[in-house]
Amino acid sequence: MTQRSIVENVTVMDATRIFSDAAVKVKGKKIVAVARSGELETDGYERIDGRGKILMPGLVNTHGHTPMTLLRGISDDLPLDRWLREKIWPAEATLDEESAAAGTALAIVEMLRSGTTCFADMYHLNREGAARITEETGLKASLARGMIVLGSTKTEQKEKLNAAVAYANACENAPSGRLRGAIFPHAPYTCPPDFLHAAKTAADDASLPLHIHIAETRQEVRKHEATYGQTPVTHLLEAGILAEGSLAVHAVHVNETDITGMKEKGVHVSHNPQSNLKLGSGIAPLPRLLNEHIPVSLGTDSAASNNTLDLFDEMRQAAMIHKGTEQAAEVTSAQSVVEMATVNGARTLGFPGTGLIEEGYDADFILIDTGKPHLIPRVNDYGSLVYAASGQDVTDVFVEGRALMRRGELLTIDEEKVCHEAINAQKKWKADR
Ligand SMILES: CSC[C@H]1O[C@@H](n2cnc3c(O)ncnc32)[C@H](O)[C@@H]1O
Ligand SMILES: [Zn+2]
Repeated sequence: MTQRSIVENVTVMDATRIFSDAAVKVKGKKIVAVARSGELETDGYERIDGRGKILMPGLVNTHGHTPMTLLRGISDDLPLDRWLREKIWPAEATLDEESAAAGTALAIVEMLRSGTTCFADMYHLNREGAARITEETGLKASLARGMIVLGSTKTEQKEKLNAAVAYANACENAPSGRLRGAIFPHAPYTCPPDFLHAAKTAADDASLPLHIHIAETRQEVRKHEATYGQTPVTHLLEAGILAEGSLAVHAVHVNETDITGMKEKGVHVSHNPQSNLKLGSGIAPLPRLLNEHIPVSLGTDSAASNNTLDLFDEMRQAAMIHKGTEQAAEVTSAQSVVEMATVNGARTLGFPGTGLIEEGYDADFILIDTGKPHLIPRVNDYGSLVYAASGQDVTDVFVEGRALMRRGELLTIDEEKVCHEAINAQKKWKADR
């Protein structure tokens, strides 16, 4: 049966406007009207009272690794290189499909609870499982089978790339239409140029976007320059590997040439401030990227380097840290950060029909309870949302008109079971290591 609902007496907020005492009418998967409350015909529609709530687009997380939620806390105070080589890679070598699946389920519960309706997920384990659970829980996602080819033979490299393309194609063709696929070579320091070329060619042949971790630390950039005579970003831009629609994840240590090149070539950036801070990697030049109108969105990265998947945390970091580094409070507005966390992310991940609360857009939205002490008084809702709210203030989540969370209760996944299984999977994994 076609879903029909109308949220009334609500404050609608998206990257373009705040509209108080509004009503949003949903028919099937779409928003069919946004108007002043009381102006819309309600016959035959389930009426949802949005009094005291903000209705905004679901948040979009453009970078993460869901299975790593099981590795939360295993390495908290190391820089990226040591974090990966001494702790994470040895730990990942002992993760199996079952524990990865438990991590993915836990990540989905955490993201859903905190208002994320669309996310990117790249990993080498639990790929079919990640696609299945995303379909079942009703979320949207861009999924990728990540590739690290350090030490792999040419034959193994080909196999990894073929598997990544097959997986991304399967996601693109998933029955719900809510999945996208991406080709994700891990980084320039784990994938040599000839492999990156092959990955980009394969991505183009299959009309898939290429995502890559890049320019995350100063050490990465220095080593790349010493080996190839160029920064990783300029090198990959000139080689045609980073191109229109590619996603540069991190882009912390980028110079003016890198930034101009990314702008000219139409490269998108996933800004992951919390992970970059925690790993001591640095701070991406967000104000410069925004000045150049590079499409920037927000990512949490994994729970092993963040340590939460709550995009409200990420919004606050993105809004705050650049004011400090630039000593200029106006460089990041709360409204521009909402734009990054919603419509920019949706477009970057290949979902142009979501991210705004407008007629014709997918009915992907969340409700936020503004009756909490830290959100009173209501003066500037963009500011309240970015500087004061957290994922715990999200009460309801809808994707394509379907309720995935109502009044704080998850409807499409058994939260208690997922948490219990994650605890057990982590214990078993630890005992077996
Ligand atoms: C090939 S699977 C994904 C691979 O990426 C690693 N990873 C997670 N977060 C980061 C990051 O911020 N920079 C670089 N690599 C990262 C993860 O541990 C897996 O090995
Ligand atoms: Zn990452």
